[in-house]
Amino acid sequence: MVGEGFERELVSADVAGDELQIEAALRPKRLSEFIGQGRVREQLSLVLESALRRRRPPDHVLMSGSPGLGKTTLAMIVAAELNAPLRITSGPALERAGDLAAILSTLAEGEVLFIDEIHRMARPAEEMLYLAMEDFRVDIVVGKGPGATAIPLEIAPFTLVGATTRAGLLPAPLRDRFGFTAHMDFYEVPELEQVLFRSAKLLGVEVPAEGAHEIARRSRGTPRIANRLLRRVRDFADVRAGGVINREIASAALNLYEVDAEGLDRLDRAVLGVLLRKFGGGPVGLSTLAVAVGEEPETVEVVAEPFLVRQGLLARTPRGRVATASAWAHLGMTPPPDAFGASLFD
Ligand SMILES: Nc1ncnc2c1ncn2[C@@H]1O[C@H](COP(=O)(O)OP(=O)(O)OP(=O)(O)O)[C@@H](O)[C@H]1O
Ligand SMILES: [Mg+2]
Repeated sequence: MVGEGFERELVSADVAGDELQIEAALRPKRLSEFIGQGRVREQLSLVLESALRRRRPPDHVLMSGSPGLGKTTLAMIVAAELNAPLRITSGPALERAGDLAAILSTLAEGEVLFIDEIHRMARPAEEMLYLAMEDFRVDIVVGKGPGATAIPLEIAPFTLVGATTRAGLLPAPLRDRFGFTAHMDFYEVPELEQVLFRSAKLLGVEVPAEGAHEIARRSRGTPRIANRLLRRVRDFADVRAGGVINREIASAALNLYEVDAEGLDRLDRAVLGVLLRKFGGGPVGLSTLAVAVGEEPETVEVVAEPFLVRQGLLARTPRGRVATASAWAHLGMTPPPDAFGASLFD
C-alpha cells in the first residue's frame, strides 16, 4: 500500500471511506465535463471519435499520472463516450492467469476493461494480457510439465484501459501494446478553480472567486485534493464565518489544516525538512530519505516527489535527491556555502 502513515492526511491524494462516494458524485461523466488536461482530452477524443466512425473498438489506452489527477474518471469516460459496457478490476486482484482469463473470456464485443494499478499485475497474468491485447486470444494451459498443452481461446475484441501511477514499472512489451498513452499532468490553478466551481455547485456551496483561488492555489495541482479542501473550508466557513468563503476564511481554514501556502502537506514538508536538516540538501538516495521520514520509498517517490519536482523544490539526479535553492527558501533556511557547488553539476 502506498502511504501508511500519511494516507489519511488532508492533502494526500489517497481516498478512503465515504470520500469514495463523494468522489463518485463529483466525477465528470463525459469528456466535455472533464476540466483541464487539454492535450490529453483532444488526443483521446480523436481516438474515440475515429473508432466510433469505424465502428471498431479503439486502441488500448494507458492513463499515467500521479494519484488524484483523474485517471479513473477518464477511464469511465472512455466507456461512456463509446456507449460501451465497462468492467473494472485492478492489478493486485489479478494474481493468477486464471483470474484474468475468467474476465477476458466473458467480455462482450466492444466492452471496455479497466485495469487500475496495472503495474501491480502478477507476471503470468501479464503475459496472458499481451496476447489478449494483440490477438484477442488467450492460451489456456491444461495440465503440467511436458504433457501440458495450450488451448487457444478466442475472445471478443475489447478495449483495455490501464491506469498507473508508475508507468516506468510497466514492462516494455506491455507498454508497447497500448495504442495511446494519456500522460496526465498536475493542473494549473485556473483549472482547479473550475473544478472547484463545478464541485461547489454540485455540493450546493457558494464559493466566490477569491475563495476558490485561494483553495486552488493550495491544492497541490490535484483535483482530488481541491475537492477535499473545498469541503474542509466549507466546514470552517459554516461554523466560524456564517458560510462565507472569502480569501481570508479560506486561508485561515487551510492554515488550520496545515496546508501551507504552496499546498505542501506534512509528507512533502517532512521530505524537504529531512533532506535539508539531516543531509545538508543532498544528494541522498531515495531509500535513505524514505527511512529518515519513516515512509516506504514508494510513497515518497509516488506521492511526494512528483509535486516537489514540479514545484522546483527537489531535483532527482543520478547521485540522489537534491534540494534546490527554492527548497531552502521555502523552509526559511540558509543553505551551506558549498550547497550548489560540485554536487549538482558534476
Ligand atoms: N479533470 C477533472 N475535472 C473535474 N474533476 C476531476 C477531474 N479529474 C479528477 N477529478 C476529481 O478528482 C477525483 C479523483 O479523480 P480520480 O479518482 O479519477 O483520480 P485517479 O487519477 O484515478 O487517482 P488514483 O491514482 O488515486 O486512482 C474525482 O472524484 C473527480 O471528482
Ligand atoms: Mg483511480
